[in-house]
Amino acid sequence: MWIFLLNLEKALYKYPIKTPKSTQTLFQKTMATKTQDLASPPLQEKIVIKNTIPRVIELVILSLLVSLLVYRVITFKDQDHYFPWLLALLCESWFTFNWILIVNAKWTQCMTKTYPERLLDRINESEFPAVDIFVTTADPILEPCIITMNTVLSLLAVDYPANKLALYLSDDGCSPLTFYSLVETMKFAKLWVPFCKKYNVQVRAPFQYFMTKPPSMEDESLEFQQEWKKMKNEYGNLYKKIEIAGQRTFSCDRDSDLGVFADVHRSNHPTIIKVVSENKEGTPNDLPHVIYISREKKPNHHHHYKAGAMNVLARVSGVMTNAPLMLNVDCDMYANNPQVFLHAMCMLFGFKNEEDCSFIQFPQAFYDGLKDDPFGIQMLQFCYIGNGVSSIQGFFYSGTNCFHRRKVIYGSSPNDANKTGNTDKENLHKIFGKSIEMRESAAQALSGSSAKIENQAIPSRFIEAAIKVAGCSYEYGTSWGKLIGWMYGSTTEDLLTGLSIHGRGWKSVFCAPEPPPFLGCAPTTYPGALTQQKRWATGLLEVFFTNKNPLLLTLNGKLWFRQALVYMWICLWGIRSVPEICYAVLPAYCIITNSRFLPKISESAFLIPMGIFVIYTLYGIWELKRLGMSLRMWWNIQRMGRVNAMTAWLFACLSVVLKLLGLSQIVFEVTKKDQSSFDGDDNDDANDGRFTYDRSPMIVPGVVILLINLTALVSGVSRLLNIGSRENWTEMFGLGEVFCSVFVSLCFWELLKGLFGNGKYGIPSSTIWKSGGLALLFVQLCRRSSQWF
Ligand SMILES: O=c1ccn([C@@H]2O[C@H](COP(=O)(O)OP(=O)(O)O[C@H]3O[C@H](CO)[C@@H](O)[C@H](O)[C@H]3O)[C@@H](O)[C@H]2O)c(=O)[nH]1
Ligand SMILES: [Mn+2]
Repeated sequence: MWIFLLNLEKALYKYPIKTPKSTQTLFQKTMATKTQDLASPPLQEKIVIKNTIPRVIELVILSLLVSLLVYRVITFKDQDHYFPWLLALLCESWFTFNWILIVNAKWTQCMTKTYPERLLDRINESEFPAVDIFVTTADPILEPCIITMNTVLSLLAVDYPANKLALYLSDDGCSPLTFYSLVETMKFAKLWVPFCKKYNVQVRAPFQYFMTKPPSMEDESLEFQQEWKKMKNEYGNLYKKIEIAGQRTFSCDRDSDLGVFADVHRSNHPTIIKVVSENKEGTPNDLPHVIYISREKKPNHHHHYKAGAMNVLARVSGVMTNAPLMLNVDCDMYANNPQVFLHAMCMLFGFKNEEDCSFIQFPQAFYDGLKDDPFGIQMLQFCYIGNGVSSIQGFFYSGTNCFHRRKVIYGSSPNDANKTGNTDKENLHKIFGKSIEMRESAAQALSGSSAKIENQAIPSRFIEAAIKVAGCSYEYGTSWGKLIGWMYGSTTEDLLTGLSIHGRGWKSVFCAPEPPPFLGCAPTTYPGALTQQKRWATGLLEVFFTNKNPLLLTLNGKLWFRQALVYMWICLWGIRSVPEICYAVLPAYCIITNSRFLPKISESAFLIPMGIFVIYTLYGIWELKRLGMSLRMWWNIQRMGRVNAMTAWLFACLSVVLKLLGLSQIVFEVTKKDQSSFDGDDNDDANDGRFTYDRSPMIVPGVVILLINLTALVSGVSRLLNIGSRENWTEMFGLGEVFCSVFVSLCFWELLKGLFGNGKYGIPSSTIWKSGGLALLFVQLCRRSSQWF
């Protein structure tokens, strides 16, 4: 679920922390981490980034936060109104705790660089390990097939021997359209892949490649020009075929290839596995194996969403090809850098100790990310956290763009890396389930041998075994989802799975080469963004309540303490909604009730909160400037950070509470991916990034907070107009409180516009009425309560 757009390394070179004499002073090149013999240059190296200035600033902020807490405790008894003071103390304690977690996460900074050009000097192509590629899709409407097919095409065309690859497409939508599209796509792939390799095409997802004309058609050979036109034509045909097929209802004639899809319902159907393309001769220049899977579904079985799909993929690929590496990509994440596999190999071969590299995570970046991140979802500001955690135990697993070692997913720990695996048959059946093929392949994977692929297994021979392991009752009584495979129990299965790997003592690596290895879609509408934010915060908080709680894993497992703190920071996102909301209504409460939660400006203690605000703000701007981002972007990230925390994260928190109470279940809501048209002319819509609203209750708390603060400001101003010149107006109510209230209102400015917007740009009136009622209730309660506290 982690999203990183920018390659920090590039950005830092461009915007150095201090004007360094040479970049060499900025990056102290450390010895290549445990790389091979000293004679040959390393395949990967770890670059430590000097971090003194940020550390100093962060410590200053921390000491100010602590001083504020101390000041509050000391002056508690002198207050006229205890309630706001106490509430502020509680909220600020949480913020201080959160800040400590952040400082820990960012304390040391490093990144890893790979040198794929050195790879072939060192390792023969025939020694490259086989890779099973998993692509998941769940819904042909929310995830248009053409997007998935572009992902498939880009992956089939990567620079890697094709006889070492098998691509498995998991379709949780059980859609004949997806299957049909895949079959048609494979016909096109027979032309497209050789074309890409012949001309060393850089972007191998056709929809992106044909979006822009090749820069200098005149310079290219006639042959290329002709082939280019032909290819564009062929892709256009594929596009149309899929589009037309999507518009009509499929007649799944029982005798045809689509016969298996007759009468299936997406949540009630048997397993469908079809080998769409097979590289029978095992030639490196042919196409990889391509297999379509739709796992069995029954209404009363829990399917565990993406995690369940990934486990089926692991098993099916286990019995069919059993490659020692698995690459996992979401349906919208096309491979943007054809060398991505070679970068991964640099990591794999670049570490002497297997333990240092359990999985290789590449960044999630977007091709359609909206300018300046209006919804605050691209998380670019977390680059520094990413580089920080990379220098502890390693980056989080982000659910997509990640190479896993099969044996790590199968539950092995670094110390039994050299053992031949537990080959006790009974035991293996208990863990991996009752299939003999599965047991054998698991034993093989755990022992580190890749015999099957070297025998050039032909997947279609194993269809029966594969259908068995894809059944929905196969996992009963096994360790899938608990000890092995992708972990169940959270909608952010990625973080939970990565956590369980780190908890066994493995380290992981993050690699951000240029150009970005994968590009995908980010939600392009506000409701879409809210849904995603809610799902993430929900899943993260769920992790906290599983037996993989980071604190438990440091105590009982091998999770490093500092790594556990970083996991804590991310898991507790949802909880933060509560102190954030309290803190956002405090200024309004104080203005309405004529009380205070900040020191008076005449007191010197006023400098503490002011200092925190000013330093924190300037520091935030500086951090983003170093990444090459605009001021506008900083403001969007900053305010949407507040808005998302108080809306989507609050609902996340509530859903976890309801789940813990056993009152409701949590579902994985797939985010909608926008389909770009073939000619790519629907871009640059002037309304891109404008806020739209649906009936979702998630924005209610946002509107309530906005209305409360506006009411407070209005009542403050009217009171000011009513006082005579005799009284000192600054004594009427705190300026600090007014400032905070204005700030909160500015953060919610988009919602204010939404109150007056029309059509989809307006907040539905039912939401406004509800929020208005709640805000009124709050104001009344404030007035009453001021007499009690
Ligand atoms: O029942 C399901 C639900 C989802 N998916 C797939 O899961 C992927 C991610 O879904 P998406 O709606 O795109 O969610 P995002 O929020 O964009 O995904 C991020 O966050 C998820 C966890 O919340 C991770 O699983 C993803 O890898 C990560 O990219 C897609 O390929 C879906 O097809 C399934 O296969 N089966
Ligand atoms: Mn996605």
